Amino acid sequence: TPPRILLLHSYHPQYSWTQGFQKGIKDGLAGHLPVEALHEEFMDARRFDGEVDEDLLLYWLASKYRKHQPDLVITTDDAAFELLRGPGKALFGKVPLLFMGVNIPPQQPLSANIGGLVEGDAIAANLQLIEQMLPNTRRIVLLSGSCQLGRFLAAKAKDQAESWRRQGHKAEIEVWDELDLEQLRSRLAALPSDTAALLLIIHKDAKGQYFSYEDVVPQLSRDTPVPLFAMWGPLLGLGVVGGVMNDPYLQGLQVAAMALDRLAGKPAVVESGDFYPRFDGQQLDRFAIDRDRLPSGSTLSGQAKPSQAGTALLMMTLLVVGLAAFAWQRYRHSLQHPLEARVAHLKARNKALTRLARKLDSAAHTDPLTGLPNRRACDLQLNQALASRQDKPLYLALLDLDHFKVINDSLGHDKGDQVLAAVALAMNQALDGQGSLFRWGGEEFLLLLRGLEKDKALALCEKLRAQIAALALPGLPAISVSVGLAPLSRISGKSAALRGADKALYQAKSLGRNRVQAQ
Ligand SMILES: Nc1nc2c(ncn2[C@@H]2O[C@H](COP(=O)(O)OP(=O)(O)OP(=O)(O)O)[C@@H](O)[C@H]2O)c(=O)[nH]1
Repeated sequence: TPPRILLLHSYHPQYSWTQGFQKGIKDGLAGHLPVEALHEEFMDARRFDGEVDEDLLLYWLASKYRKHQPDLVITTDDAAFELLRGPGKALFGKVPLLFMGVNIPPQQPLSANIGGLVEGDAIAANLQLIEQMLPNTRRIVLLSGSCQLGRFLAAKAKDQAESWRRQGHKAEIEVWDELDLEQLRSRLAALPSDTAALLLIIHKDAKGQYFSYEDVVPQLSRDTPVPLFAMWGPLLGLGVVGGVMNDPYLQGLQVAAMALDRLAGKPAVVESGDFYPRFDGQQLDRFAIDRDRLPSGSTLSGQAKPSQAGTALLMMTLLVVGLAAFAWQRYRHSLQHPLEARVAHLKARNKALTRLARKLDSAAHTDPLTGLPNRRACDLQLNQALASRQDKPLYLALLDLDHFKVINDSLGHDKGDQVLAAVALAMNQALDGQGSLFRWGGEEFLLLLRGLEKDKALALCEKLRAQIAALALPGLPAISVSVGLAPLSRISGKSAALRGADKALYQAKSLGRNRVQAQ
């Protein structure tokens, strides 16, 4: 059965931020795991901040997952991670845990089964950006709400403001974190135009009203004469000018790649999410912000709307221009907005494909029944051994199970398969790394020995033979192997060595089997 992943979201499924995570994770896992391998649960912690009894929440999770433990748990945003790291620690025990969307950095040390992506924030980077883009700005207002993360970011912003002041920057910094929505709206609307605003997080105001960015940010932007900057990618297109922003979709892709690594047994790692400069062209035009001032590597979405006009002719022109602008916008959008998403997507895909290629390569060179390298791998290694400049002796041995057909015929093919797998394991163990064993085909194995003189090579073959003869497989008859050993000469090559080993094997069979013969 494929591994199962539980995705525990802090927020709710209608939230575009959460949707970005979901899509990134699902796209990143696509092709690696069936869609049903993913279980999703939503805590809705932002709307019901502090109102939901954690014990009941854990009880509900336990009732579903205690018996059906997932193979990996991913938490999105802070609340879910805190729940599973704290009061819900015992719920998933040693199941690997990956966090993402965590702004409040987890306290060290993390236990060995925890890894993830620290999202962090870009307050300092955005203050610098505003200063660079709008050098005449006298005041920067940082807007924060009163949810847990809002309070955390407001405290951080106040620290930043303090060091900003000490560094002697021209613009003053103010943090507005105790306003209700109506106050926020009217105070933003009354700001003088030499001001800029940076949205930290506002989901809950001082009156405890919950609201979504989709509803509120367009209104705030429309009513204020100052440019709004932000650092959360999904706010782009809602009326913010832009900013040094992150992207939940890209984070989802990154975490999906981490999840596949964890499921493949790689150790947990902690990475940081990226923030990129991204802007809305329409908002840049609205505030007449010079595009030359954008930092290098900025991406742009949205374009200016054509202006109004009264005459029918102008309306027609506008319509045409509007349609052209729309097409152009779609075209630019398709080129620019998703560009960084595409790049990261391709990077994640590339990583996944490399992993897949490695798996396919390994599958192409492995015999599925015994787990030994197969004939293809054997050919490669024989060629490599012959090509190596070292002057060490090379030997190859063919090992063929005796009367194997009898086992198949009397006990069935399945038992025959079990014997083959058990014999391969026993021989490989007896070999203890002193040679390379391959499944050559059917009930025949090939052993490549490098750097052993003939007497040592013979002794090793004898050891394998004795090991097989002594093998007591429950419910299966005694088994033996005949071995033909021959030198692998760099002059006469592979085919001559194989002919020699085959001849010696034939002799071993005709002398009564269960013996080693050398050429
Ligand atoms: N179960 C099983 N049988 C296999 C597999 N590959 C080959 N065989 C069987 O191995 C048997 C080989 O039989 P023979 O070549 O007659 O040799 P033998 O019975 O081992 O006799 P000697 O080599 O003369 O000792 C055949 O019955 C094949 O069907 C496999 O992957 N699984």
